Amino acid sequence: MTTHQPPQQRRYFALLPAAGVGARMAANGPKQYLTVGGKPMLRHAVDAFRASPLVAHTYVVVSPDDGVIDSVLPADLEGVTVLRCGGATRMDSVLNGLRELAGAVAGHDLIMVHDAARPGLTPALIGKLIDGVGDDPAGGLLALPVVDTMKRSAPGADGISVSAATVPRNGLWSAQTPQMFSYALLLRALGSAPDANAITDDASAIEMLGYAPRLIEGHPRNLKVTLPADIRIAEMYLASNEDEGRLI
Ligand SMILES: Nc1ccn([C@@H]2O[C@H](COP(=O)(O)OP(=O)(O)OP(=O)(O)O)[C@@H](O)[C@H]2O)c(=O)n1
Ligand SMILES: C[C@](O)(CO)[C@H](O)COP(=O)(O)O
Repeated sequence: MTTHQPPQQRRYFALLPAAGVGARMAANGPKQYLTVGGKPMLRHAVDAFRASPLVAHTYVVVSPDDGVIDSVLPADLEGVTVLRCGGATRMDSVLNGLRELAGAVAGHDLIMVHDAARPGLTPALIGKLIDGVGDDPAGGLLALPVVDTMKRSAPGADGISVSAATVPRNGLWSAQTPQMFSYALLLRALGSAPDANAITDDASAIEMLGYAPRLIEGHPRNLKVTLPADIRIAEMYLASNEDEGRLI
């Protein structure tokens, strides 16, 4: 007699690595706490996940000695938990956060890892990723097809960089976040990654296991705020509510 197991109910969780120092921003503190669009940068992505009916809970990974987070995410903020387990690299922070979730999430639950430095995320983009990945065991990520011509640099005379080659851009995508994978697969991939410094995004660790995550078209508003000039761009998008379905 066959026993029909009910389909495993997948839940969706957000995990935001927010333990960086923002060296390239060169601000007087970690960039995730800079005021962007009227509130601390980190709060925009947290609020996008909290506004999504698809997301069960949001976890934010900060440095153990973070002295700001309590003023940005009050302890009674519904649907959010702060994990003080940030590490030396982004990958370490994500892996430490995943290990803290053992027992709180099931192996088949989906984890959306999202940079706290991407304030332009919206519930619509979260839903687009979830719909686009479906039940593909390889997971997926938001990304944008590259539109500029890509150059491979080489050191030139007097220390300037020169173009050594043009990298064919067809098939090249610029990875965004969230990057979404089952808890079990992501924990295994990051836990077996050879070198935390070689892993700049979660999907690369998944690819090392032989999986091909789906590329779901994101939006320019979902840029990573890395350099000072990025703040104005982010604020322009945060001030508008254009339809993310169209890349305008
Ligand atoms: N040890 C680290 C490094 C980065 N991050 C987080 O990973 C995301 C993407 O990293 P990035 O944009 O590089 O942020 P920083 O590392 O702070 O920036 P920089 O490289 O300029 O120092 C950010 O939300 C950052 O807070 C993290 O949680 N732990
Ligand atoms: C994860 C990421 O945002 C995908 O593009 C990117 O790799 C993060 O790089 P960073 O140097 O940690 O900002």
